[in-house]
Amino acid sequence: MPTGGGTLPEVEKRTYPLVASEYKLYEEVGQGVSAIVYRAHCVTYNEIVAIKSLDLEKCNSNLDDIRREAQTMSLINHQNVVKAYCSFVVGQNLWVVMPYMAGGSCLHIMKAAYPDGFDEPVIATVLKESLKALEYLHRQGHIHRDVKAGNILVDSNGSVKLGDFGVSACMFDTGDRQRSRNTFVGTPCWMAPEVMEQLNGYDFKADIWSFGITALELAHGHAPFSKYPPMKVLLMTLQNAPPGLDYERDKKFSKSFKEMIAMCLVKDPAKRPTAEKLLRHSFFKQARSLDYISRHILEGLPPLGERVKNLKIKDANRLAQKIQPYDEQEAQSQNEYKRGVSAWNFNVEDLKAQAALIQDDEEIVVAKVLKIAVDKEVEEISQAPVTPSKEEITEADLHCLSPLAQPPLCHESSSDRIQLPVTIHSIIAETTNDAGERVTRIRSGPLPNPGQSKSANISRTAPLSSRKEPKHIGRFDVWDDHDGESPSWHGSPRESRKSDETRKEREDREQRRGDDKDRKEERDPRRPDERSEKDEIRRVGSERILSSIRGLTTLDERDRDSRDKDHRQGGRSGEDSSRVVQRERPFTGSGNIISDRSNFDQKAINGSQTSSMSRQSCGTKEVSDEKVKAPVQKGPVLQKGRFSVTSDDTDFEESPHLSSRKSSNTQASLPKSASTGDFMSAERRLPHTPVLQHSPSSQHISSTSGQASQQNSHVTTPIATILPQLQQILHHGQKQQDSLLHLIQSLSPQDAASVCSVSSMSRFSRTSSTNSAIEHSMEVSTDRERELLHQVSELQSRIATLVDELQAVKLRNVQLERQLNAIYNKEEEERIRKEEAAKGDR
Ligand SMILES: Nc1ncnc2c1ncn2[C@@H]1O[C@H](COP(=O)(O)OP(=O)(O)OP(=O)(O)O)[C@@H](O)[C@H]1O
Repeated sequence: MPTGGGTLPEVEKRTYPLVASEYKLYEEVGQGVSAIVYRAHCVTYNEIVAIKSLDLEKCNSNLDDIRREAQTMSLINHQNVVKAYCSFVVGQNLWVVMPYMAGGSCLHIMKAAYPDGFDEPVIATVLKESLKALEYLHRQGHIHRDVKAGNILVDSNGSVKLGDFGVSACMFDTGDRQRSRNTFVGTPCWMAPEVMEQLNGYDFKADIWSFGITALELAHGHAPFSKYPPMKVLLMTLQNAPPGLDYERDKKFSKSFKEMIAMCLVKDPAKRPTAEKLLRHSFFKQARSLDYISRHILEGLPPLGERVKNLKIKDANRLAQKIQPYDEQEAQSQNEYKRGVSAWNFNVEDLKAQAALIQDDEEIVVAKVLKIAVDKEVEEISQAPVTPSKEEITEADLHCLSPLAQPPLCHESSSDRIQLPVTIHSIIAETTNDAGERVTRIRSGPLPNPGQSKSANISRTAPLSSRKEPKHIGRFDVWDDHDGESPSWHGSPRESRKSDETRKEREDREQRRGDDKDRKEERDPRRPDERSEKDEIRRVGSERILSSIRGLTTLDERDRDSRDKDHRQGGRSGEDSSRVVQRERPFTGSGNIISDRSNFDQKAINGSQTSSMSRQSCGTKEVSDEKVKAPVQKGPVLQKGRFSVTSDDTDFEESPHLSSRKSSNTQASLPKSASTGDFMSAERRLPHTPVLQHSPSSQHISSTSGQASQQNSHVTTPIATILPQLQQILHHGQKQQDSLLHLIQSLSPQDAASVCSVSSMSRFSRTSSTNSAIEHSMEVSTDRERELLHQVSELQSRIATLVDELQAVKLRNVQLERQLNAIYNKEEEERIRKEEAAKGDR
């Protein structure tokens, strides 16, 4: 029967066949991002081998690069490195033939039988063997770049080899791997900070960091931060102190183990030891024989293929569970990790895409991780006395409020407000600020290439106020606005110079709504835009700040003023219109605005009457037009990710009327745009949104939109077409309200109360006869709610107790297991000692 690996010297001399027909593929024994590993039979030599099949279509590298890497891999000759026997292309796959490591990876072994990690002697043995491999590779000038338990393979005889050297790492490179050390390769949890930063490239010390993380992984059964999605891992690695063995929790581990890990996990690569030096650390003195490994961790394990299959089934079950989207994301990340599919294609575009997909909650966590005192900032800003000179909120201030903006940058100088817009799309960078402190921040712009990295550094440490270039933020291009060229969107003094007519209209509208609170705000001495933004910030909290600040880069204030004037005059010259277009900046958001504007202006030229209201509705119309026509894109294309600037938003922010309406109308109805997380004025969508007929607040909306639509009709829609629609909406809403009230009255008081609280019945305008019934129901609802809340908190505390109990039992089990192992180890040592003594006697 063929055995895995064979005797090394013999095998090394062999030339393995380069045709698929000479191999018989058996079961899958591992899976990577773009590779599947199979157990296989090499017919020629009647030997069991492993074949790693790489899907070339999923890879970035060209075939030559891959071939070169495979060749390098085949030249490697060390007992602790898995070498490639040969490689060849089969269809769209590259097959790499390697020795079969029957024990599988340490990760697989842990997942199957040691979920809480290995004992120290096992760890010392495995790590020592792996470190020998690293020492060899580094001596040969190679950086492994993906050291982790999933890549430490164990053979049935207990031999340990570092696998996955070369090919898979190069798969995610675009270029020569040895030279381009600025690529983002590896697996986030194991990735050294300098690899994440991509500032000055990295060297073999990156492997030492990963080695330290692997040590923790083997000790705990998982790597630090392994339950978090990649983006969070990056931020945590850069921002947090390096992980290590906990003094309390990891009591069972020796001091020398803790020390060894601490030596590896130093953020400054220069301070990490070389592999050679590390090998001399006292921790490795406890390393045992290979036989010890096979007896201790492989005995009793099912065959590798079976284990892999079981893990897959477990994963499938886990994923089949219904989980909240955020949990799902975490669970998936966890599962991928557990399954051993732990490499991430970490090219920059992917990172950006991941960032774009990051959930709201995730942002909050990320913000917390970064220790950004957003709330404090919000409080400070909202409480600060507002004087035009200092507290005026600038665009840059709001960027600083972004959950991902870094306080050190925001506060670098109180007088010189930092105007470095940052969004989550940016890449993280840790750098040195002017004060010489290391700060982690989100870097805007593409990763520097090696030649650029220095200058990039310089520009980062240069006074921020001197920066004027547009920031390429992920797929965004945002301009720093230092010279006041673009409007200070929030509360420029000019902003308050609105036409009396406009103000009057707005106040009238507010009065009609009877919203005392908002009316008070309207008379607030603060500028309306500034106020509305601040209120918005207070209201939605820090996680909404980013979305609130979208579309900040807008038109020159003078343009706005002159446009207002032009609109009031009923049109503008074509020259003006073109001037606006010329002012367009490579910030697609504003580009959209401008194209909207120019369209709008064009309409105005065409003789449409303009009023402030018609301007709004026209803006709305343009928004939808823009969606169909596709805006004129002069700058780079803007990805409509989570923080994208849509014409909806920009228009919304641009219009002073809409801004004020935003503050006054938030309670009424601000449906959330599904795609962007924006709050959009329902009124603006009315003519295009029949869905409002089903909105509980339709009545309110229709009453306000009625006015709007009447004025809209001057520009776009004839009133005759809107009125029946509005009537229909009113009628429909009334019918819905009646039937709901009818239903509530037929329910028991308690149920009615819950229905009321759930369906926000208070939003409906009510007749006086139904008011009292509902008010009564609302009172009951409070009691019921209280009772339910009480029950919920009781349940929560019971769950917490159960979890604690479970933890205690688990801990006890682990302790027992340890005790058993200790006894076993002792016996083993005794036996070895006796054997050695017997040998000595002889
Ligand atoms: N020679 C081998 N013998 C047995 N199992 C192997 C062998 N090589 C790889 N495996 C298993 O297959 C898994 C995936 O292989 P490998 O790591 O090389 O793929 P990859 O696509 O590079 O994945 P990653 O980048 O996540 O490490 C490994 O974790 C290991 O469990």
